[in-house]
Amino acid sequence: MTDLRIGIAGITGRLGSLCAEEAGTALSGGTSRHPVPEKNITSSPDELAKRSDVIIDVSNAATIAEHAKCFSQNNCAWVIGTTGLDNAAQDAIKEASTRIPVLQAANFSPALTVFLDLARQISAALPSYDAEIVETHHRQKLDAPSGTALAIGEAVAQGRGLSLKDVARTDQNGRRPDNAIGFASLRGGQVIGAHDLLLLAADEEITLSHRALDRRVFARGALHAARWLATKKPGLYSMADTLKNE
Ligand SMILES: NC(=O)C1=CN([C@@H]2O[C@H](COP(=O)(O)OP(=O)(O)OC[C@H]3O[C@@H](n4cnc5c(N)ncnc54)[C@H](OP(=O)(O)O)[C@@H]3O)[C@@H](O)[C@H]2O)C=CC1
Ligand SMILES: O=C(O)C1=N[C@H](C(=O)O)C[C@H](O)C1
Repeated sequence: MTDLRIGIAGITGRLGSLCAEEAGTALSGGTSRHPVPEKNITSSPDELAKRSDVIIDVSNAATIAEHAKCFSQNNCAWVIGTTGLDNAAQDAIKEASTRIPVLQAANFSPALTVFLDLARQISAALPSYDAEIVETHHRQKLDAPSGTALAIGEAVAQGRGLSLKDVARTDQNGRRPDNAIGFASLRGGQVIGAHDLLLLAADEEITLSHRALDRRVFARGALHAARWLATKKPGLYSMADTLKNE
């Protein structure tokens, strides 16, 4: 599709501004609480949806319910990178995906997408090893654990046939339950995104590590996702779906 119109919700943000640059001439504008009409930046998601085929959403968890309603009504595909979502936001996304194509990814990096698959496999193969997930991000980050850390936790739980909500451990007080999946979050400086999955036994340890070195890796991934999603039927898709040979 050559004339695809791509909007960015959260266009003034750290990631949103890079997505806008990567979109180039396909950019149809964006949303901000501080509109700039001459740059097609509006405070109305409805207005953005009316001039977009697909919207990359890297704004704030508080906007999800309104975006779900608005993008569904305008038949606009929705790529969601925003993290820190509660159950109500997740339900709104699920409902929207019955009407429009939706791709949700806590991390747009191709290598991290592969990491999730490896995490599932390695955790299934070593079910008795203690799984601990450590993430580090810049001092401005609002949510913890990061969306990516939670996605890694989901992959570990899936590999082990467990439900993450039953075994997630964010408070290290007390004896560690055998099947716990632990999370530790560090915040400081301008770390773009660091994630480690440690599998620990008494006699050996193995670690999967990912470091984002440039925030543009997320912006490029988001643009790849948007172009891929624009031709899809309604449904809920992941970054892994975009890497499959079709
Ligand atoms: N999936 C992925 O690969 C990645 C996802 N992310 C996620 O993307 C989101 C944005 O990250 P980042 O760009 O670093 O964040 P920023 O805070 O830099 O940008 C978010 C933008 O959202 C806008 N916004 C709209 N509504 C609100 C609100 N109610 N409260 C605060 N801001 C609001 C703000 O713009 P304005 O003030 O102009 O309204 C702000 O600039 C986060 O959830 C983050 O975790 C980040 C990196 C990678
Ligand atoms: O807020 C960020 O910066 C990031 N957020 C995502 C997350 O919560 O996992 C992805 C990336 O790690 C950067």
